[in-house]
Amino acid sequence: MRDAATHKTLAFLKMHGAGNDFVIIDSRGRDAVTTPALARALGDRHRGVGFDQLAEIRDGTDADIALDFWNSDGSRAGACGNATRCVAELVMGEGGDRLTIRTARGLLEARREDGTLWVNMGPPQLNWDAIPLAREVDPLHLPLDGDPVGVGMGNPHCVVFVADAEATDPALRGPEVEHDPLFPERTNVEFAEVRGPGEIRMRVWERGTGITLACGSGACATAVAAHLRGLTDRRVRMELDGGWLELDWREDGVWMSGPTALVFRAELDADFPGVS
Ligand SMILES: N[C@@H](CCC[C@H](N)C(=O)O)C(=O)O
Repeated sequence: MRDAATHKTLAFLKMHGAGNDFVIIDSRGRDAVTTPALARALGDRHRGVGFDQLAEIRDGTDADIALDFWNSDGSRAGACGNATRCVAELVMGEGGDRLTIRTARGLLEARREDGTLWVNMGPPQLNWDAIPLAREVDPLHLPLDGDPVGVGMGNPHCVVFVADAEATDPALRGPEVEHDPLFPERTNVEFAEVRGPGEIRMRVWERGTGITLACGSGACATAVAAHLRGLTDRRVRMELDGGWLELDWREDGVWMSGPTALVFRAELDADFPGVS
């Protein structure tokens, strides 16, 4: 028989935002628990729970909360737009119409406007060394096949414009671009078809995870790249494999809104690798 006092389980939630799915661990009021080994074990869709990213909520010293992001290969992500929207929905459900969030990318803000939750993902990083790129080249015209655009959103993105996103398989070119030496920290890769000045269809290959149904920071980067190329307005609707996001590049950063869902709450057993 197990001793309930020493058999410590780990509570978590499963959420998704437009099909981009997350395990969320709430570590407010205690030390962080996530390690690369726990992220890899939990991220295994057969032996663990499975997720595109793991988000751990921590106490914010200069913000309402702090957030850390992990990919399913155990690597860290500096930004995760859809997980930020999910966590904001969750925490703002405890009360309040505004939330400040400290992330590796900087101080972010979530706000409810006319009932819709928007998150400011911050200003895009447009200098080659901030993205980061390995050498000084024009981020608006990267020296790669397809003349893509490099944009940083706290994590690196390479936006490739294509004629037909439906006919583009991100797994064919994504891994090669993710590991191109031009990106010293690897990169996320977006394949974007501009349908008009206010609408984009985008598919994504995520660094450290692979194909996902949506990528919020990738959607921000794509909206910025399309506007800088003169293809779209500052505000666009974007269709991803898992749903629609709305992006609005304002003075103070790229704001994003879209669907979120709480799937379940559960506990990991103490015997799960990395729990105790
Ligand atoms: N799905 C996320 C982005 C995840 C981070 C990415 N894989 C990275 O390593 O930068 C989003 O919604 O932004």
